[in-house]
Amino acid sequence: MPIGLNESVCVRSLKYLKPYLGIAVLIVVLLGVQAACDLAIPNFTSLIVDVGIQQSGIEASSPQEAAELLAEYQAQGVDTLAMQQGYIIRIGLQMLGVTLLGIAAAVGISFLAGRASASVGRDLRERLFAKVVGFSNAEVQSFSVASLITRATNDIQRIQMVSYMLLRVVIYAPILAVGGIVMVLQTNASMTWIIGLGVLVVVVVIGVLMVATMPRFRRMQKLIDKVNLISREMLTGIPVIRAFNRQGREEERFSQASGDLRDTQLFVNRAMSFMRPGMMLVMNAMAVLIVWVGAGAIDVGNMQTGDVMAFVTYSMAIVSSFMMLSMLAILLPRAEVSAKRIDEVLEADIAISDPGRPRDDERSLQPGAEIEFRDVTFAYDGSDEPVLSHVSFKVPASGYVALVGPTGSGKSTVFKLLMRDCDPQSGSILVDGVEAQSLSLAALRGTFGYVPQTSFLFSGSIASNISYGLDDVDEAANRWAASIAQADSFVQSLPEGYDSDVSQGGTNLSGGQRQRLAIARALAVKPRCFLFDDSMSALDYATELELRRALQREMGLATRIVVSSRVATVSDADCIVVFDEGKVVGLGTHDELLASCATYADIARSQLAPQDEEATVPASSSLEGGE
Ligand SMILES: Nc1ncnc2c1ncn2[C@@H]1O[C@H](COP(=O)(O)OP(=O)(O)OP(=O)(O)O)[C@@H](O)[C@H]1O
Repeated sequence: MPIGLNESVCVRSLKYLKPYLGIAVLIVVLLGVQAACDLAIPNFTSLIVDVGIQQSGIEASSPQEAAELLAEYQAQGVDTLAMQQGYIIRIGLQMLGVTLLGIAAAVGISFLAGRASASVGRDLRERLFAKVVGFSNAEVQSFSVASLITRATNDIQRIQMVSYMLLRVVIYAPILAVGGIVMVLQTNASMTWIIGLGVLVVVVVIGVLMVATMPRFRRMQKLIDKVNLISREMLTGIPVIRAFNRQGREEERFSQASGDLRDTQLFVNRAMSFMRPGMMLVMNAMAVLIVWVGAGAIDVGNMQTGDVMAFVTYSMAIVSSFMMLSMLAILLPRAEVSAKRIDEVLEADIAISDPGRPRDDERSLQPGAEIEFRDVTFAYDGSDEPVLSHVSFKVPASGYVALVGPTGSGKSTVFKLLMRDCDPQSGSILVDGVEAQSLSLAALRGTFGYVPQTSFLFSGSIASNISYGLDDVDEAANRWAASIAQADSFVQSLPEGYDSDVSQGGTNLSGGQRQRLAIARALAVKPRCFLFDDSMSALDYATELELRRALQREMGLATRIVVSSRVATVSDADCIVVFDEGKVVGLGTHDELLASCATYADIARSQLAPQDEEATVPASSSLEGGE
């Protein structure tokens, strides 16, 4: 269902409502019933007053004729009081029946409209979420996480409300207005100018309010984004804020944003608070005017009391229908802002997507994946400077390659390119002999067991986190993965073992525990290639050594690409690729690089105490702590 960004919110909302056409048709039918009932009520009132009370329940073409008939009935000894009561009760019961029918229709409309609009909200949230999950980092950053959250909540809520209003008001108000006008013309055409005047005043009042508040509405959404952004940052950064004693400054920053939002909301709400009393004033003034003019007409015998009463009610119905439409006119531009914000996300181009015809079958599927970077150059969006320049290296199937280099030299970016979080500007990346961009995203990403630099866990249990990449929680697989990742013993020591709770982000676990679980999660999917991004930094040397041995023993055939800042961790790699400022400046084994690559030798020297240096730098085995 493609929706153009320049379409009006009404058209968009109707498109969103398309899957609920059946419900919408039913609502239209019920609205017709409700309007007919609402329009019939004043007629009953008029009959009760004019015929039931004034003409003693005698249906005649004029009060004079009724008076004559009454005199005749009385002369014949007919019980006219019982006749009058009978008439009033009959009309009263009809009125009650019509009222109950109207109420039933109104309840049905509320129920159905609520259901359809809530479904529209759910559909939009699902589409938005599905879209955002496919976003690369650059796309998320272009919107900002806070704004994406506001769009998925506040903005969708507003569209939901407009869909509800569209279903209820847009159809009901015109039916009520047209029906009201027809009925009024039947009653007395000479007072219709009062209705015209009332409608004019309503439209002017609402127009003025709209002009005054509309620019603020647009600003309000942006301010909500800002408040969300600051709240998110503050809540995630609480430990740092406290550590640097910056509570005061952060509170000030927050209250500034929050104050701006309050001022805007206050202005809008104050302006809007005039709406209801203003409308009541117009309606009541109209009623007084009708009664005043109507009294004159009754006096000269042009109208009956019940007619005036019906006229008042029909006039109210007509004016309220215009009021409803005008209120919608105020709401629509607000919703327009929200609809545009939602569509910006839904219509955003996704840079990384599946190829038209994936070449998954052409891969040479060995137990370990073969990876190759061929002359790859890459710069992040909005930056002219490439982060990686002409990078070439090859990791044979089941090979073990380490990426080493100073901080910011582009090592993690290699992983982002491999998993197609972004694509290079030039050069090619081959996985099992096939261009990564020619593989389906599922096949490509399914090749890897990725352990990020910062271990992120999901809320749930330890078991659900370890088996995150699997369709089902498998206890045996969990224990197997956890024991290789050196996590089994600490998990077993917890009172609830593998069922222990993990809070959002894994904040109730230590950094080292989180890291081990993240490694276990990657192991559980039994990947053909591991990508470790400095992911053993929180482990002590002995544990790390145990982990590497277990990994070799259990998953020896899987390819390993390891980013590490510790030379000791990678000195046994088949090949070490040394990065510096995005370029490959060295390629070889630990010993070869110590002799040939100044950058690598510098890093190695900086990590070893002087007394160790002589003894250990030349010999890779001693760097591993005796492996
Ligand atoms: N999403 C991003 N947008 C823009 N620039 C980025 C982004 N991510 C990383 N960079 C930049 O790319 C460069 C390389 O970053 P990368 O994370 O690949 O380095 P690294 O070698 O892994 O560093 P470290 O060892 O500190 O993790 C850095 O200068 C960084 O500022």
